[in-house]
Amino acid sequence: MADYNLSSLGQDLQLTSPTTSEAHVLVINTGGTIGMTLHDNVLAPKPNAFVQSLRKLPILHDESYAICGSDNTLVLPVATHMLMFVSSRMNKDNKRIIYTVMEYSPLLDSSNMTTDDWSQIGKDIEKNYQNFDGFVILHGTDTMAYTASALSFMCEHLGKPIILTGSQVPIYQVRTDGIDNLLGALLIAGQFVIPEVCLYFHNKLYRGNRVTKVDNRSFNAFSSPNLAPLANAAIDITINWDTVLRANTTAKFQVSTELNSNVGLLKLFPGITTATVRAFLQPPMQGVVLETYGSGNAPDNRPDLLEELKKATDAGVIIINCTQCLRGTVSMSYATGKVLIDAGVITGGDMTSEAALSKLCYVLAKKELSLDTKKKLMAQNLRGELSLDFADTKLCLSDSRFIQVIAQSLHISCKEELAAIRDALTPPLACAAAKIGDIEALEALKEMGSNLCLEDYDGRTPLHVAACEGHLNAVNYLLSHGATVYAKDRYGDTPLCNAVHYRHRDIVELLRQTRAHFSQDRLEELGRELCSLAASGDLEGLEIWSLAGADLMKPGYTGQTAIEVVGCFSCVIFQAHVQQSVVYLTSVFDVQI
Ligand SMILES: NC(=O)C[C@H](N)C(=O)O
Repeated sequence: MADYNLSSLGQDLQLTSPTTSEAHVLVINTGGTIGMTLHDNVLAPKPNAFVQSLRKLPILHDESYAICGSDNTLVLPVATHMLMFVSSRMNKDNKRIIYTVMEYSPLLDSSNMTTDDWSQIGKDIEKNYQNFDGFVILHGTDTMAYTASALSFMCEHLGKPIILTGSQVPIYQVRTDGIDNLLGALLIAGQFVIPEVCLYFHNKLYRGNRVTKVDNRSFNAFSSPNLAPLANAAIDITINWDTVLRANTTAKFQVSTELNSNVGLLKLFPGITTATVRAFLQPPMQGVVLETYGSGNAPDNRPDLLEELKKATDAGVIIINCTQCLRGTVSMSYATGKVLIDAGVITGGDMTSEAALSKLCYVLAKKELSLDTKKKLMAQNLRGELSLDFADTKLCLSDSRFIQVIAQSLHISCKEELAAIRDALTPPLACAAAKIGDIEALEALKEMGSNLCLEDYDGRTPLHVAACEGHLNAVNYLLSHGATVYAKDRYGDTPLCNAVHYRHRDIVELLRQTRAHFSQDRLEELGRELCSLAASGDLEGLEIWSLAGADLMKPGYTGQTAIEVVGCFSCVIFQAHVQQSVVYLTSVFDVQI
């Protein structure tokens, strides 16, 4: 992909009336049917046409709200999502979604995609990560499952939603599925902190590395055979939070854009010749997904064929065993499966071939890792692409004594009601534990299967509370157990805003490590705050705001920056504390006031 055109990034939007809550979503249009038009009776992408069409669709753009946003920036009408988010949890009903479309040139039918295109998308997400709350990737359906899988591995320590979508019928046509798919993807990307690479299609949000395209005539084109959807969009959008992956590290988000293309996909069929297998496994081949029969079986009466596989694995080729079946897992229950283990083939469990192949591209590109470590990674669950042993994954809800006692007193026993009680009780209990920094209590809630990201009635999460109270250990614990640094309460405040407000320097540092940042809609306010700190000579305040990533050159509402404010004050009322600010700012920016 040569380049893209995006005129709006970096430009400030001029909006008629500022709302307290806005979400910014970057839409990367790579091509696909959604934006195609008919030429000579066949569908092909048409450059620079998509945004113009969106502008004419009132359901996808509120012209009256944006006075002079740039050409590529559109606003979703609020009424649309108010209707759709009647009673779902963890939503922000009044959030206005502002989305900016970055169009690639050339636009591609996804059959033309290569690993270079995956890298390009990854680079663009990384470059724009800080400026947006979520990302929507418009993509052709044919290879969407591959790109979704690849991005899931490439995006390391992801904290924001990345949602791929597209359509079966172009958005310009009357009976299109493009509007619903784009709208659903935008609403979810803008309103829910689902830190995963997902695929949204036909009212369902799937984990990206679990899907496969199963139908080229239906609007219901994708299936996630081994994992239930992460969300269903009906009258309400219901998020299956128990399935959504949660962050478990304080490491920074980064995209690994190096990919190894010496990989292949080999499907067994009765009578496949040894010569075919041998030819396929020749250098430069480094990684192969072997699509086997049933629960991972291959002929065990073909020593010639097995010998070729063994020779390749001995020579360092990583071969992963994935089943040809749509649903189910590779299990070594047959002699015909065990022979593959003896040949050095690694079990791919219930991974889709798309996930296994793109995982090979990602893992094989890690030059710093030994072959042994690469093999281990291939067998491990990295991004939820592989089911763990169900026996020891999650504690059953009914195992919790606490929930049992409450359930008994309320005379309820069904699983859904138990889950509802747990979700209703978690936020106040977890926030109370976070307030006093009680990690044991947080741990107990976690073991109960509680989601420590759930918000209370004010949209406040345990991480907000721990950040306010200055409990560094609790913040650390929460970040390692699924809390998101991007949660916004009803006032639009993130845990970072809270830590800055209460001047907890160590917590600001920790949150910044995970790439927490001030959100785009608070930048103006930030300039004002910095000016007022500068005017009052509040050195500690300026330092902590700057530590949190505030740009001290950002102007306040008068148009002056903190530095200029200090300049004025130092002439008129020369005070010792103002002078302190002068010294601080001049040392930070090396400017003369
Ligand atoms: N529905 C689609 O988007 C199919 C198209 N050929 C593509 O993958 O780009």
